[in-house]
Amino acid sequence: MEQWLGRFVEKYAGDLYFPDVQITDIVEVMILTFLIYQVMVWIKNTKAWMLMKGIIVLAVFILLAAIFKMHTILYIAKNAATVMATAAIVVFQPELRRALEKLGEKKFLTSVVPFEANREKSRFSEETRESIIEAAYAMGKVKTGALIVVEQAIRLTEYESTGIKMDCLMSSQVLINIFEHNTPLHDGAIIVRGDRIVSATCYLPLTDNMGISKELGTRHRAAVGMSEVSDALIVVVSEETGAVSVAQGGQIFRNISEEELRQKLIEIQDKKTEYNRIAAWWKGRRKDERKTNA
Ligand SMILES: Nc1ncnc2c1ncn2[C@@H]1O[C@H](COP(=O)(O)OP(=O)(O)OP(=O)(O)O)[C@@H](O)[C@H]1O
Repeated sequence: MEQWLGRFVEKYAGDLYFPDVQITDIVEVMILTFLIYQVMVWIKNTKAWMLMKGIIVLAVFILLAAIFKMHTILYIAKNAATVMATAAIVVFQPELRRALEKLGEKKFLTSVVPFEANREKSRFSEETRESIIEAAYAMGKVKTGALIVVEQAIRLTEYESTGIKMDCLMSSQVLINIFEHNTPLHDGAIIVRGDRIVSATCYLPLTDNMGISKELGTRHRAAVGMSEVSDALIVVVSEETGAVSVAQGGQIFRNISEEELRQKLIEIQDKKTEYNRIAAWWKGRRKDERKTNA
């Protein structure tokens, strides 16, 4: 039996090539798996999915042309490839930019970049959080429409400049006043940076996501659109139903309760607290270093 097994292994496994696997190879495979997974998720969550489908159809078409030796089609496909790659970069520029921005958002980068320490100020307080909640539900009760963009790590300067600049400390009364019907500032969105309202009547990009309920109009589409191009959290109050919804990461969470909204806001506050912790840790480390060097 042993002999037979030995001959069997020799016969079938003798020609097999077993590479010498190092620890770096395993790490490399893990990194590649992670990157490919991230790219696939990105493709699925953006317009790139439509492009991917188009590429698959084109690839099948070209494959058929190759099988049936249709030389003219193959010639055109070969020459158009570079142009199409350039066109794809131009068409998907916002998505690509967003993907790169997302990379920059990762905590492992911010943790080693201490020069962003002044961003500490942009973290909002509990009072701001409660003011947003209080105002949102108060406006919902009387069916006053509102669109509140809470900025996070990505600066929304380009959207801020579409509105009227403000520098106003946040309070529920101010919010209610801004969105009051027939007042000069009620139209469009406000942008909240830290504990201040920095701009009102801002114009936000509309999403072209076909999956969003047809019941939702432009206010909600603007909220989703904004959440697709930034990491902001957007609170929407419907003028029609009074319902409070939140858009984040291209998704909309409709008709949420006061507690759910609080949780969402706490989540982004926590991110900030985490950043502060990292910054404090970094500062402490540098102080220690200076002490030991002295
Ligand atoms: N691109 C945009 N950026 C910012 N605000 C917008 C944008 N588009 C629409 N709005 C705001 O939404 C209002 C129109 O809301 P509309 O009724 O179309 O949306 P809706 O999603 O059905 O909301 P509602 O439930 O409040 O009616 C506008 O008056 C404006 O204040």
